[in-house]
Formats: sequence, structure tokens, C-alpha cells
Amino acid sequence: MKLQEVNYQYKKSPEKALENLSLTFSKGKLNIILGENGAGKTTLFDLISGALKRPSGFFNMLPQEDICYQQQTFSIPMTLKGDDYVKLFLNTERKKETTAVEKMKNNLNDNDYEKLNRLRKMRMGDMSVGERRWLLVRTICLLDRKLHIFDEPTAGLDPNAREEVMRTINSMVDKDRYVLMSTHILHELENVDCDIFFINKGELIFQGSYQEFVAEDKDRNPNKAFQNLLVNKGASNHG
Ligand SMILES: Nc1ncnc2c1ncn2[C@@H]1O[C@H](COP(=O)(O)OP(=O)(O)OP(=O)(O)O)[C@@H](O)[C@H]1O
Repeated sequence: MKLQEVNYQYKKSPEKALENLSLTFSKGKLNIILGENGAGKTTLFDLISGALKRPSGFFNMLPQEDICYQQQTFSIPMTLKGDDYVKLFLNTERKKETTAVEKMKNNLNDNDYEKLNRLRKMRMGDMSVGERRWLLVRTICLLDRKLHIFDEPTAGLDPNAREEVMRTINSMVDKDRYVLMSTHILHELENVDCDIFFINKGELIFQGSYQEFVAEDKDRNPNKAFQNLLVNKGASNHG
């Protein structure tokens, strides 16, 4: 999947959300999109998934049925029980729900499996924000697609749940599938084999591994590396 000099501007916006953006995503690696709030990450995902109409410059994009896109804002009826939600979602899959829940069971430790069973009995509206997100992301991970997009899947999760979700997303990476993800929690990328794409004001200002990314700071602090890249590369791109 490749983007070449992509430009995108929302009708009501005076500025471009994406500007001359060129990048290539690979299979077999976790593709991470980083950037400040408003940098263009969700716009990029919306265009790749086809949620927004694509301008020119997109190559080898996948059809909708091969894509699963976890959007940041996804409204679920609050009276739906966790179990209804899991079944509803897995009904879009070609395999039986019981098989999928079995598969989920095999990948969860005892505590998390207990959590899954507890949440399946609860109404979505009664769950905490983090519990709801965990169930949502965890269920989506069971779907078998050629492209998975996760927009800040770990936002609002406690450290345990975050690690578990990161492990699961990481385990989905294989040679036949693209996995794309955005995050603002940079430390969670430390032990992940990933390709980082750093976007600023719709432009790519850095691409590389996590190790190359943290090398942007003398103490290898990822948050400082983020800030340094914005100051050094962001400023030079915008005069
Ligand atoms: N529907 C819209 N109409 C006009 N402008 C928009 C619209 N959606 C997004 N934008 C603008 O496009 C730019 C990119 O927004 P986008 O949502 O892609 O950022 P983001 O990197 O995902 O941010 P965040 O980290 O806060 O989720 C921002 O300046 C935003 O204000």
C-alpha cells in the first residue's frame, strides 16, 4: 500500500489536512502513525479505509470487505450487553461466534478471560470507558482481515489492559496482512518491531524504527524525541 504526494483538504477548512504525503506501508510489521493532535492521522485512516473519498495518489488500496477499521469514535447502544456486542460483531465474520470466543479464550490469561466473561454479562452503558474500549478492541482483533486499522486503541486503558491489547495487535502482524495503528503513548512501542511514520501538519517528517526514533533524544526518551522532531524537522518544513 502506497501513497504518493497525497493532498487532502476538508471543504470547510482553510488548510490542507494532508500535504504532499508520500509513504509506503509494509506487511509483516506494525505500521505506527504518530503526530500531534490535528496532525492528520485520522484523516489518513479515513482515506485508506475508504470512509472518505480518496483523491489521487493512493496505490494498491484494499476493498472495504478486506478492511477492519477501529475508529476513535464509535457509538454503541448503551443498553446492549457485552455478549450481544461480541455476537453482533462476530456475526460479520465467516466463522461461528463460539469458535471466535474459544479463540479469544486461548489467547487470554485467566484474569482477562474472567474479565471478558464479566463484561459479556454487563450492559455496555454500565461499563467503564476503559472496559468498553478493551472489549471493543479485543473483539475486533478476532476478525480476520487483510488490513486492520486501529486509531488509538490503547487510549484510556490501564497499563495491564494496554499491554494485553498491544500484545494482541502485535500478534496479528503477519506477512499477508497490513496492521496500522496510531497512538500517543510512545513507551508502549519500546518492544515492538514497528515502522514509525511521524506526521506533522499533514506532512511526513520522520520514518524509521523505534530505536531510530528515540535516537532523536540524547537520553532516548520517546516523548522528548517526539518534541525534538517537531522543533527540528517540523520547523524546517514550515520555514
Ligand atoms: N470534518 C472536518 N472538517 C474540517 N476540518 C477537519 C475535519 N476533520 C478534521 N479536520 C481538520 O483536519 C486536521 C487533521 O485532523 P485529524 O482528525 O486527521 O487529526 P489527528 O492527527 O487524527 O488528531 P488527534 O490526535 O487529535 O486524533 C485538523 O486540523 C482538523 O481540525
